[in-house]
Amino acid sequence: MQLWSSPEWLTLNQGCLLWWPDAFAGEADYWLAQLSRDIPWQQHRLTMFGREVNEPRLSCWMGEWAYRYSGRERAPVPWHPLVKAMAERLESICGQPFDGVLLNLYRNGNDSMGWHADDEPELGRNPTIASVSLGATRRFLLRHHSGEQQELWLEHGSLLVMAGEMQHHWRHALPKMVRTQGVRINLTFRRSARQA
Ligand SMILES: O=C(O)CCC(=O)C(=O)O
Ligand SMILES: [Fe+2]
Repeated sequence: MQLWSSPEWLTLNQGCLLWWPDAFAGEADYWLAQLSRDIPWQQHRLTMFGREVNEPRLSCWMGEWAYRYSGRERAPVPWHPLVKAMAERLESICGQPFDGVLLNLYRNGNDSMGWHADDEPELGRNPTIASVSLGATRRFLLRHHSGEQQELWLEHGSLLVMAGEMQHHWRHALPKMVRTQGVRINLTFRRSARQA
């Protein structure tokens, strides 16, 4: 049995992923407790079939620039020192700095994220997006435009980095898992191409 893993590159058709299931196993409990307590979680609205509804999760945009996605602009909240320290750890793993992070709080298995690509112009052409998961394990789906699908289970303390041309050819989603009781926090660290 393998007790401790190291990062592994997964090469996909037109994209690549760095997958490290227990990257932050030692810190994950502390991070989950601190972030659950300290982050100013917000309920945002989205437009679906012409109607305004609550997003099925809470979120918070943090960092150094305003982010325009899903047709809305989000002003950032200032860095939380713990999240800033996480960004620095990720910089040493990924070899590039991160100056913004979207935090999502999935309160239970009814919370989710629909199919999308992280392809906003602010992120530049082939963005590297580093995703840290804390709390309940959830299923993460990737779908290539040819229809090919991949699945990963994002565990407490895991790191998934999406890199290369992925965001042009693949979309991803976090489907509902109604039997999941626990809370999950996910942080996707990003870099603004405009300020680079
Ligand atoms: O919660 C996740 O693992 C996915 C989050 C995501 O795709 C995003 O924030 O863009
Ligand atoms: Fe995403």
